[in-house]
Amino acid sequence: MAPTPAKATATVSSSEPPKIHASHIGSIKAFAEANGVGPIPSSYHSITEPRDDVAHDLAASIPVIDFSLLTSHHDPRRRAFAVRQLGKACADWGFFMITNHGISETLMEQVINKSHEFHNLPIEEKKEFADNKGPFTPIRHGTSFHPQSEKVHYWRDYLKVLTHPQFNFPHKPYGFKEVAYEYCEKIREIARNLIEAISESLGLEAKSLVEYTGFDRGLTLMAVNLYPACPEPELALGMPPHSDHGLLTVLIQNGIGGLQVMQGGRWVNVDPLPNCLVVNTGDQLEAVSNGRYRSVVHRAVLNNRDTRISVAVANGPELEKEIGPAPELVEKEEEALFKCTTYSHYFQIQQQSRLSHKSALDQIRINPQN
Ligand SMILES: O=C(O)CCC(=O)C(=O)O
Ligand SMILES: [Fe+2]
Repeated sequence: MAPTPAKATATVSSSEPPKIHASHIGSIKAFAEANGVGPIPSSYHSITEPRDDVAHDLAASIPVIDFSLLTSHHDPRRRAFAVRQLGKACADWGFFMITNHGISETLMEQVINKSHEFHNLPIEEKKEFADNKGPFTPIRHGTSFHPQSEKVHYWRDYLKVLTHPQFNFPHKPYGFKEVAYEYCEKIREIARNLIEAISESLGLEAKSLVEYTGFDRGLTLMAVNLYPACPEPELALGMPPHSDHGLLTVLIQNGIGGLQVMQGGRWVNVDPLPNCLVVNTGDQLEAVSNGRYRSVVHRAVLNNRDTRISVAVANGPELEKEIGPAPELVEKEEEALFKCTTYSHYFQIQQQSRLSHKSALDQIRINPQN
């Protein structure tokens, strides 16, 4: 939808800032540039309680996995150690950083720089990608999360691209497509190795989860997020607390913090190690592991100085496959905690609902009390 000037649609009351629907704003980047340090619209007030519950003491305990150990098949003892460490990270946090992953610093920088260039294109040039035809549209540009179903909006613009099993990508800015292709291929390979190791950590064959989820034909969604500096960061969020839909999401950012993960009911700031990849477990991993590896709830907070960019590559199962808890895990006496559903169905639910904690996963729980 073409953005209309914000002023024309604002409802102004004397006591509170205007309430403006995100679909009228069209791009929060453009809005923030025009709005300057003025109060933000009340429709972006998503924080209702003071932001005082950050567990600073836990930040240094975020697990770090040396990826080179996971691929050191010539040294089974060291690899087995890394597999156990990875299983523990999935069980205790659902979140970890990986070092020695083999992706060059240059490629990571190019991805971030081109992402910034994309968002810096004039609004007119991004119109062709406007997100108004549903979640299976290969290339979507929009703002907030899903303005049509939200009560409050989020201070974020996004580009979402389906990069696997078919590779799609915008043809601009120049060179972005090539960089994104190389990056997404490498991320898929890393995610595949992680899923093999995760499979082993659950006591299954290495190939078991890759085969069961049809990972080699799986869906990959690259989300290129831009969070402009926000004059009232204590009132708004870039993304609400949520879990991701796929198996594993791999994230990089432009050196500006903002990601928080939930651990033991408290928020933990993520301050990634230099050049590492940040990984979080998604809902499909919770379902296939029958609840052993829970998807992690996370959110993006804002600041009033810098534009933040993050690139999250979500790696999921094959779209048309019926998936639920892995059969080897539930064939003994263990009770299945999740219904089987196609990932296609699940992805649709998650992308079109109001994003909130684990609301999509809750829809496929067999016993919602769990
Ligand atoms: O920007 C971030 O750090 C979080 C992004 C995110 O959660 C997502 O794209 O699903
Ligand atoms: Fe996320």
